[in-house]
Amino acid sequence: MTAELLVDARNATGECPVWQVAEQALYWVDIPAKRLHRWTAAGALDSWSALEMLACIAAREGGGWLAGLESGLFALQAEASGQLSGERLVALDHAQPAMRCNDGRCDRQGRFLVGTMVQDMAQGAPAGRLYSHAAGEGARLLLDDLIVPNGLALSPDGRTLYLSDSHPSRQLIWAFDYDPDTGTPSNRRLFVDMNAHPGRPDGAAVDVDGCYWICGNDAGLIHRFTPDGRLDRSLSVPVKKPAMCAFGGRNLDTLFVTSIRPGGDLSDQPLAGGLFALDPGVQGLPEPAFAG
Ligand SMILES: O=C1O[C@H](CS(=O)(=O)O)[C@@H](O)[C@H](O)[C@H]1O
Repeated sequence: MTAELLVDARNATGECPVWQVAEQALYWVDIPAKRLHRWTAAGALDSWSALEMLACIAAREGGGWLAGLESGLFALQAEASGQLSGERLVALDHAQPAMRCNDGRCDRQGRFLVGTMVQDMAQGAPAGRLYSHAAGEGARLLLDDLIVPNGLALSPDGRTLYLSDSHPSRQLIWAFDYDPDTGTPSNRRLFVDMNAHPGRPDGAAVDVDGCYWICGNDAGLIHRFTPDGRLDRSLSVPVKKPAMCAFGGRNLDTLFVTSIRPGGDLSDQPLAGGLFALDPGVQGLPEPAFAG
């Protein structure tokens, strides 16, 4: 199964692909470049600039985007000028200076779940947190003691929440029972110890069978784990650092993969930072919008 290069985007840190059914378009971000990108199935490419590092996005039911940046959660609009305009809805009270949002997505009720991390990942500071934000409310702290929160995804029934920590000292994926009424995770348990598999756990998506697809960063692989944590299969991309995957396309049966372009010699991975498409052989689920 060959990965198709869709955009030679050369993203420093391409993350958070989100398929928009009405537009038949994929949006994603480049975190340090502070940019939102769009690729349409018709082949058009656009991008917009933000004022802070832009880590994660969710479409809002009312239009525009809910986005996790450095200082908090913002309502953003993509302007014809190429800028993202908007306002901060929630200021995040970070555990220490120089932090930002990382992975984020909505639960099946439309609450936004978002992790935070120190900007300099090499510090390895466990200052990261997981928050939940519902429309009209602030940020509710769900978890702390995270280094690089990632891999957020929900089971098809919305009652199991997945979360990973990508830091080399962790490389773990947890599952939680998740109460859709209250948005509260409980019964934390180890889902997969990625130290036993190639690659560090990065961004993830769940398919119609409830299997969990996660990027194996540094290994050029996207792994599919069954709900009981068994490795079912692995697909490869021609870059070492796939960062996050999302289902999209006309039948939600394409797996889009963003990637990271590290510094240094790239002669063995010239397409690093590109956007890729794979045929996973299974459909995904529609991405919930933010209820607000
Ligand atoms: O900044 C980030 O970095 C890591 C990937 S890497 O260590 O730079 O390869 C990633 O897990 C994280 O989601 C991202 O925001």
